[in-house]
Amino acid sequence: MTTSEKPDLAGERSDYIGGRLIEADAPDEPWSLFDAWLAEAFAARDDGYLSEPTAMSLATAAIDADGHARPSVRTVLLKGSGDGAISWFTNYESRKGVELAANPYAAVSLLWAPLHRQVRMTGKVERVDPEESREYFASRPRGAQIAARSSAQSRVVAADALAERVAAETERWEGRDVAWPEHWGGYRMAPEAVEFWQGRPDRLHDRLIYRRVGGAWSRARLAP
Ligand SMILES: Cc1cc2nc3c(=O)[nH]c(=O)nc-3n(C[C@H](O)[C@H](O)[C@H](O)COP(=O)(O)O)c2cc1C
Ligand SMILES: Cc1ncc(COP(=O)(O)O)c(CN)c1O
Repeated sequence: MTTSEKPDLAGERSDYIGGRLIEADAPDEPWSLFDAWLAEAFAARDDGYLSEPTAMSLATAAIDADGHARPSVRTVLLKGSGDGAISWFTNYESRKGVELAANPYAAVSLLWAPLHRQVRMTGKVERVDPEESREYFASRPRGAQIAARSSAQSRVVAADALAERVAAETERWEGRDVAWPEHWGGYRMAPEAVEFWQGRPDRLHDRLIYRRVGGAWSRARLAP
């Protein structure tokens, strides 16, 4: 179709023909399966048919004055996984930062569309150690460091004002390391539930959910 035609939204669908995800092959805990799926997503990226393997949707929910939880969702990059938790980095004063300060429970979803796979996690979020944030910040490209210092993420901004901030910060740090700003750092979530979804023909997908109770994981199959 050409870009001037309206896409047929209702008629758009793909058939999923991935492998099975069955209990006999699945581990007792979610992390080895998550690592295996991540490795396959990176391999697909290397082979050129999947992009942004670490992109994940992050949902937070603020309770408004009327008592209703109002979810908000955005994409962030998964930056760490290990010791029973995942992590990402952002501006603590952003909308998501403000919402997490008020309500630390969040949900994430990773979609690896070419592999017909999705992983969802829910749980409590906390800030990582400032030292870890400082270290990760130091590893980022200089342009991204300057941007993090210059941008009051999620606030209304004039394009000119942002460009001026970037120019000022660029000049300020010329010839030396860009200092880590304390309002920018990591969050970690030790999920209490992790769901793996493998697309199957006729929408009869495989879904396995792991739930953590204390230190132990239970596993169950969910209807597609
Ligand atoms: C692929 C992709 C990756 C992104 N990664 C991040 C990230 O790691 N950290 C971040 O703060 N924003 C990231 N963003 C921008 C966020 O989606 C969002 O615009 C920003 O964090 C402000 O969100 P908030 O106003 O809800 O706090 C990314 C956007 C995209 C499309
Ligand atoms: C605003 C923002 N912050 C952080 C990130 C994460 O990027 P990096 O890999 O440079 O830490 C992104 C990635 N798109 C972003 O858009």
